[in-house]
Amino acid sequence: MPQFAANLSMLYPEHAFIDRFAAAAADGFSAVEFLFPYALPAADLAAQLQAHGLRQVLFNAPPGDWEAGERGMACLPGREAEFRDGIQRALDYAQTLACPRIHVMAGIVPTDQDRDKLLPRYEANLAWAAEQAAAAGVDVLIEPINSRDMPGYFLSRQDQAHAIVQAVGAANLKVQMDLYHCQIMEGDLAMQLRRHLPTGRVGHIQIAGVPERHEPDQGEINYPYLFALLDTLGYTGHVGCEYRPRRGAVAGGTSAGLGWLPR
Ligand SMILES: O=C(O)[C@H](O)C(=O)CO
Ligand SMILES: [Mg+2]
Repeated sequence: MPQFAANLSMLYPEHAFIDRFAAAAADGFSAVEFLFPYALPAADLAAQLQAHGLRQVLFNAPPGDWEAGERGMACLPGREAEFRDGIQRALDYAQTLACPRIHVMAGIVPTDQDRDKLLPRYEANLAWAAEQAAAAGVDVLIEPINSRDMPGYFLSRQDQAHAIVQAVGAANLKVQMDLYHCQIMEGDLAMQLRRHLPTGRVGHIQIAGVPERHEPDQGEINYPYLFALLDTLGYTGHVGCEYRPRRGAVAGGTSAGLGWLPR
């Protein structure tokens, strides 16, 4: 059975972020992931990990101005300096948190730009990031995100991501395969896993129910079948639980929704 990581940016909304580590550990998680840790000192987060016996398995590099609608900078013209500063900041956090991988978001394709013309810049930025990360023993992940939730995002399909990983050719550049996004954009999840896992290019997997992005047992995907397939395919990484608990911020709502979690 795969190892599961609680995504603290989405789970446990009933708690302040810094208190979610304890809540996840109390529910039996041994690993966590989240989006952006930068509002808090890395040392404070590391102390939470240590206090609750948790491993950090993923977080995101700075995405640009999230509140202004930016969703990454790696494909954006003229943002190279900020992109590089962000990668360095992420690698500093990764060192303090002993986190082996970071998700580098691509960005929303500007309306006056042609996506294909941005590809060389995107790949060059990924190559630079992967080189910096390799020196720190960290993997860089790119994630196809569905175009319903994130219109205009640079990367939306698994084959796009795998072609970019192959083109860049860095051993530590991998794909973050979010089955929620993959189901929305492409479906055929079992065959997608059978096709892509044996390549060794999948660096992390995430799950959520489709279409509401609630618990994995709330929606159209047969996750028990896919968990068994992950074992059959020899996946030894973590599965990130990146969903919004159906009970929302109700006290105990996240824990009450964990009936799907294999124990
Ligand atoms: O939303 C997701 O699925 C991604 O994992 C992310 O990191 C930012 O949106
Ligand atoms: Mg995801």
